[in-house]
Amino acid sequence: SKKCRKLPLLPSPPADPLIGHLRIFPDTQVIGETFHAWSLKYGDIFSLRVPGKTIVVLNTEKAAYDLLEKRSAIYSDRIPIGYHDAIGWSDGIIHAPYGPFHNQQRKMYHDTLGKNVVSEYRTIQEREANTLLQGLLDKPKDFDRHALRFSGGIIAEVGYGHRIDSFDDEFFSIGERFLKFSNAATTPSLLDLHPAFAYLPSWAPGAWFVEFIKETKPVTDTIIHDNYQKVVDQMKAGMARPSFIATHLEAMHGRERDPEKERALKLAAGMIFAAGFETTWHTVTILIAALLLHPEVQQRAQKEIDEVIGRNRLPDLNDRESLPYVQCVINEVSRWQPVVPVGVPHRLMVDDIYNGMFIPKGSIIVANTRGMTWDEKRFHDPQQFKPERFLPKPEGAGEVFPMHAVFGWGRRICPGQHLAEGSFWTAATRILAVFTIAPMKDAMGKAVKLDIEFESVLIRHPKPFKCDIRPRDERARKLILDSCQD
Ligand code: HEM
Repeated sequence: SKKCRKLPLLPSPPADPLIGHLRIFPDTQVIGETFHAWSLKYGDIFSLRVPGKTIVVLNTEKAAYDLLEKRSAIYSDRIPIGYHDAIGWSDGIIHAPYGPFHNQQRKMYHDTLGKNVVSEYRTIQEREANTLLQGLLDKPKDFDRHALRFSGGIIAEVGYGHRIDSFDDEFFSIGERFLKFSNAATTPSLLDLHPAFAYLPSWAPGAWFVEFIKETKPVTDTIIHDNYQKVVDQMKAGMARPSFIATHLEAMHGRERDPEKERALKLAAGMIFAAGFETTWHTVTILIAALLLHPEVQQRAQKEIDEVIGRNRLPDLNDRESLPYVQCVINEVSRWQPVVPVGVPHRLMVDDIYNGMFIPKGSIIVANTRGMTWDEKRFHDPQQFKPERFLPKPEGAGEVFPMHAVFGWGRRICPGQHLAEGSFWTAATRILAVFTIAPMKDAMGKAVKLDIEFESVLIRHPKPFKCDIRPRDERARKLILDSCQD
C-alpha cells in the first residue's frame, strides 16, 4: 500500500493545517444539507479531516453503491462509540465490529425478519394500526404519542411477545425513557455523539457523558437483560408467545448451552428496540406532517383507496400492488425527510482506491442520505413533497425511489427493512382510508399558519405541531370502531 499512498487524495474543502476541518464541521441540524452543498463544489465524494480521522462523505447513491455495496467485504466495519461500552451496547448488531459476532446476529434477523417470513407479523401490524386509528379517533391531539405506541406495540410483540395495552405499560415506559436519552445523546453535535469524529478521546468523556451513562445504563440493562430473561422464564413455564427471542430459544432447545449465542440473541433483540422503535414512529409522524401540508395528496390517495378497496373494509398488505399512488406517497415520505439523514457511518477496513484516488484504511464513511434524496440530477424539485414523481411517465416523472439511501448498504443494510415497510404501509393506508388531516382553525375560524420544523438530532423528528385529525365521515368512524372489535 506504499504505492497507494502516492495516489491523489479525495477532494476536500480548505482545511486548517492542524485541526483540519474541525472548525467548519457542520452541526447536526444542517449536516446533511451542508454536505450536500459541499458536494456541489467538491464532487460526489469528498473527504474531511479531524485530528486522527479521515471522514469520507458519499453524496450519490452511485458512489455509495460502488463502495459500500459492491465492496461490502471491506466497507462494513463500524466506528466504536465511547460510551456504548459503558451501557453494554458495543457488541449489539448496530454497532458491532464487522466479524463473526455481527454475522451471527444478522443471521438471526434474516431467519426471523427476512423478506420471506416477515408476513407472519401482519396480524400484529394490523392490530396495532387499528389501535392507532382508535387512538386518533379518541384523542387526536396526542397523535404523536399514538404513533409511538404503534411502533412500540409492534416491536414489543415481534421482539418479546409482549403486548402493550396502555400508555402505562412497563415496556412502553422504558421505551419513552430510552428515547429521551437517545435524543439527548444526538442533540449537541455529531462530534459529541461519535467520539470517532472528535478530538476528545473517548476514554475522557465530558461530565455530560458521565451523567448520561448513569441514567441510561439501567434502561439499557432492562432492554437487553430483563426483557430477555422474562421470555426465558415464560418459555420454562410454557407461556411464551411467539417472538424473535422465543423462536431462537426454541431452536437452541435441547442442545448444549452456548453462552456466546445467548449473548448474541440478547443483544440482537435489544437492537430491534434500539433501531426499530424510534424509526417507525418518526416515519408515521412525518407522514402526518406531509399530509397536513398537502391536502391534494390526501384526496388523491383517498380516491385511489375508495376505488380499489371501497369503503367497507380497511386496506391490508394484500392490496399493496393495487395501490400504486399510495405507495408513491409512502415512498415520498422517506425521500422527502429520511429519518436517518446521514445514515449510520461505516468504516473502511483496508486501504482502497476509487476512481484513481486513495482512501486510507480506517476512514469513516458517511453515506449522506440527505444529499442523495435531494440529488437534483435524479429528482426534480427535490425539496418538494411530490409523490407523483415516482409514477411512470407520462403520468409522473418516472423517478426511482432511493431505497439504499433510506435503508443502507451491503452487509449493514437495515435488516428490519421488511418489517418497517409493512408496518408503515399498514399505518399509512389505514390513516388515509379513514381520516382527514387539516390545519387547526383559530378563534376567527381561520386556518392556522403551517410551520413544521425538525429537531436537531441525527434521527429526524418534527418538532411538536398541531393539526386537526378527524374521521372523513360517519362511515369512516364506524369502520374504525368495528376494526377495534376484532
Ligand atoms: C423506517 C424505518 C427504518 C429505517 C428508515 C431504517 C434505516 C436504517 C439504516 C439507514 C440503517 C444503517 C444501514 C447501514 O449502515 O448501511 C439501519 C440499520 C439497522 N436497522 Fe433499520 N431502519 C428502520 C427500521 C428498522 C426496524 C423496524 C428494525 C428492527 C426490526 C431495524 C433494525 C436495524 C438494525 C439491527 C440495523 C443495524 C444493521 C447492522 O449494522 O448490521 N430497523 N436501519
